Amino acid sequence: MILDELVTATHNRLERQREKVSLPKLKQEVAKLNATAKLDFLAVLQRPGIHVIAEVKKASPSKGTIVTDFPYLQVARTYEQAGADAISVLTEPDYFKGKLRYLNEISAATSIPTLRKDFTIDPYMVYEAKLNGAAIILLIVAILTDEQLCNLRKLAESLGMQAIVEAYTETEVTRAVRSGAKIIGINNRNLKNFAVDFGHSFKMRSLVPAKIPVIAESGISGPADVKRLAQADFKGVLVGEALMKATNKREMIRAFKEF
Ligand SMILES: O=C(O)c1ccccc1NCC(=O)[C@H](O)[C@H](O)COP(=O)(O)O
Repeated sequence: MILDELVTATHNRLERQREKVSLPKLKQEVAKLNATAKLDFLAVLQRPGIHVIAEVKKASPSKGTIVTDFPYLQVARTYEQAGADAISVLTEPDYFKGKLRYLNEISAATSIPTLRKDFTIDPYMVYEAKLNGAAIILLIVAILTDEQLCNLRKLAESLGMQAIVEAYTETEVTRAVRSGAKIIGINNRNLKNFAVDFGHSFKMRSLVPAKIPVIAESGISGPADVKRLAQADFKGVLVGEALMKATNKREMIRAFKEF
């Protein structure tokens, strides 16, 4: 099953990385960071309207290579100029052809919050996210225990970042709420079989109390989808493939933001 494979690959990569840079050493590097102004994505989500997290993604397990030409910095700058509220950067290398370096460079080249989009399973990865400029991390309920969910989110917050806690099933949404998540993402993609159902997030929305902002993720293909989500009280959308393939990314983001 792909999710298990992704998590195993992440564990293996993490072990190799720890041998190169120990956790204490990584923490020291993070402690040396200049205290720059915090990019507060939660505050952004509390403004009126629907907010766009535009994703920089070269490939995915379900789609294979999405784009062959991948000028990631130019894409990120275009997203920011077009009015995106945050940029999601895939850093998983084996299945998404992502790199931490992309996150690092994009965070330095733009001034909106960046999300480390990865399969975060360990505090080490939260420190890496911080060191490479992320303002947000993703925590996937399906691959974490309740204790990990809570501890990793609190660690991110203690480092001045925020966590989007991603859920798919009813049980996962309930666990996300119970864990104290301040931002919840409802995925339209079933990570067990890749099936995407745009209607899925609407069915799950009411499980989240109104005070917690909810982001709809995956399978969002155009402004009409975003309008429906805004009307259903979603505060944000995470859009990857549609934007990566769009010939006019600027126009697509502008159209998303009209609602
Ligand atoms: O996209 C996949 O194939 C995939 C497989 C297994 C785990 C995660 C996967 N995708 C990550 C995402 O959820 C998307 O990058 C993100 O939500 C944007 O989705 P889309 O707009 O459909 O590209």
